[in-house]
Amino acid sequence: MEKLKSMVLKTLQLQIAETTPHDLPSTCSSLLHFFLQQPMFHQIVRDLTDPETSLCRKNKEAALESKRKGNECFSRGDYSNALSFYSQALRVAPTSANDTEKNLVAMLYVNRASVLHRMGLLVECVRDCNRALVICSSYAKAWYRRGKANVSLKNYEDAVRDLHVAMNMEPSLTGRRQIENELKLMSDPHEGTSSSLDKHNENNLGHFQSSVTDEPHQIKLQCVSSPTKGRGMVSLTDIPQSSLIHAEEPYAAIILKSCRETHCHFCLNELPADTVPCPSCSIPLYCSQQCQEQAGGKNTGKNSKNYDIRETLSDELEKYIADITVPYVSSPDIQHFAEHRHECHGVHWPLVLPSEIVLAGRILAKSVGQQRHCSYVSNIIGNLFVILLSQIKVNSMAIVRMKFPDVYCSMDQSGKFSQAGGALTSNLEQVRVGQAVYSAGSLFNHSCQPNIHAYFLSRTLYIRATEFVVAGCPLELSYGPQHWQRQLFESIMEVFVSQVGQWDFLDSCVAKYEKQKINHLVVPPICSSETHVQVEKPKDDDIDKVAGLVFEQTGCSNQIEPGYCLNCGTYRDLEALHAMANKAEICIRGLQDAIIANEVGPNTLSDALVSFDLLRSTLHAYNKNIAEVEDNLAQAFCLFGELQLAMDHCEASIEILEKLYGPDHIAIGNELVKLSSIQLSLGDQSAMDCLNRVAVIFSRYYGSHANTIFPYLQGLEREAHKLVQ
Ligand SMILES: C[S@@+](CC[C@H](N)C(=O)[O-])C[C@H]1O[C@@H](n2cnc3c(N)ncnc32)[C@H](O)[C@@H]1O
Repeated sequence: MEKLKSMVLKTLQLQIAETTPHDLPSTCSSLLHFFLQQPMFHQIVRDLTDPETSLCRKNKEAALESKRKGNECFSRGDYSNALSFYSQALRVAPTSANDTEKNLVAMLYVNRASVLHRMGLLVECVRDCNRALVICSSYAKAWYRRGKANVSLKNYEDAVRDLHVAMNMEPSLTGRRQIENELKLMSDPHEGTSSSLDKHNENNLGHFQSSVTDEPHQIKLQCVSSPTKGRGMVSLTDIPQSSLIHAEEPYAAIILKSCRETHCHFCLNELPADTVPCPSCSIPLYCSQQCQEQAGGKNTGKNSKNYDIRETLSDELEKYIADITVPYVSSPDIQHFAEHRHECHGVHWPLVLPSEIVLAGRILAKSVGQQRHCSYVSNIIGNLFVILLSQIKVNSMAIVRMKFPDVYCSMDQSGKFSQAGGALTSNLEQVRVGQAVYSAGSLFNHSCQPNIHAYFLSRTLYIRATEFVVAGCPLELSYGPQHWQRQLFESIMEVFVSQVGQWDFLDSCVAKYEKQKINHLVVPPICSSETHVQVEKPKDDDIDKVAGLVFEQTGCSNQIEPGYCLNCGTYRDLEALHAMANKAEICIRGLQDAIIANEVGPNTLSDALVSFDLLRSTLHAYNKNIAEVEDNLAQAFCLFGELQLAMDHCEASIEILEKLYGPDHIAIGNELVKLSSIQLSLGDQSAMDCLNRVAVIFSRYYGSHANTIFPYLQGLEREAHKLVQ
């Protein structure tokens, strides 16, 4: 890459350095034109797209080695490691490879199904059996394992059918005897024979979640332009509070590096135990076949009636087999994005290129695909080089998930809360999982007083009004935690994707946004906390205005030197105070790190308490930092089992947030979840009132999606009801 960079002519380098969004297309073309004349450029593109030399190709030997290790773990009862070895083997096994005359991938699915069965993950086990049977419909072991899992699931009708088919296809006498015994055990009349599990049961996962019905209200949005913010969205009608005003799939999306092993590479939900790999390369993992197909394009999997039966089966059983072994076909209304397909033709791009470049590649691939160009891989990679070398970045939005960390509280499979860290407390945390480009969603501007709220289900962006919005009023969100990346080179959107135009980066927004981030650090002109005046740093005209107001109210003279208290005239050394606040904040950061690592020692906590006192004497009483430290202390005291103290700090944090944002802000909702769980642990019945408040706030911000996003709230409510009864 460096060699390639050094070849670029000085004049061209200068031109690139001085490029503006306006002349970007011509600069890009000149750079591409230059590269196309360089044999080295063609060689690099060839290397990168050659499946034989690629880093992410399938590897039968590696798959066999992982399978062997998986078998070893399985035989000594180490199921969790067996699961990861089989999953790893599945990731690298070529789809056509055989092992002892059986398809390797099918064998691995059956082995993994056995592990999942032992681990009590029955639905996952059935799904893996199905996957094996789609590849090899006469695989007796897969039918047998499916039957056993269906027995455990009390799906007796299916279990009997599975075992009959297994019996019919099992070549060995001992195997048949074993199945016969199993069938005999089953011959007792069973109550409530449940109907079949959905054949693939794929739809229970992944992207399906995003289709939860909550139709956008009959709202007509319009894109308008303003001189200060550029394009923005307004509604042509009045919007009631909590209405869903927008739902959109990303134009392109990419998983964050940190989530590659834990989240589905397509829908970005957490991965189940039975991960589905890409059939062509060894990198992505999906939560279901539906997601795998959507990311990679249609599966070419085919299956014919190739099973070897010993006796004729009834028509009913024949149909049963056919239903289960037919390759997964997604419903026609499911869109195939094929956003990964172009990447696994050679080196898996996310392994070698920065995320924003891979995202740019996905935009390119989609846009080229929409123009029906067939052989586009090297075109794209060529263009990507241009993007990379020109340091172009893609304007995108961070996809976040609400996480409920196990350290504080975890729900077991029966939906009951189990205690962790000595206390039953819960803590909501927003975690970034992906980066995506939304064509229409990107037209909503930022405001420090937002009237809409954005969130995600899978990879779908939802936007909801958080208050009644009058027709014609701008619809604006807080860029907050999922703010738009700022150092973006917007024109890429215009060059390659026609429907997304150019974004203007107006300094006023940036300044506002930066200001919002500054934590109202107080330059304390008054030393008593009741009369503190809150001003922003850096000093600007606002300080004069605020000071003017205070002088007016207190009747003070405004002939006062900096650093003197407006109330009593005491001098305070602002620089020393700053230094002290910084030192205290460093110590508090130590506590925050210890909380994340779940390793809060008594010294860390007592040091943090001393620093907290210092901070309180320096910062304004309603400073956001103080609220955050109160929250940290609540968490730390929870870990120590000091629940009463934890509750006091949690309430103090809420009190500050209420002053800053008002009583119904989402930040308060999140904090109330924590407070309610501490109250529950203390057997305090006010948990119910707290949860009622949470319900009101969450339905305002998430509408009917609140339960999907926060499933554990129902568990908390159940516990609270028990207390009240
Ligand atoms: C996601 S885009 C929003 C749509 C954009 N206004 C446009 O014309 O395409 C983000 C960009 O919009 C502008 N913007 C958003 N909110 C703003 C605000 N409150 N003040 C000024 N500019 C803003 C900034 O240029 C920002 O980089």
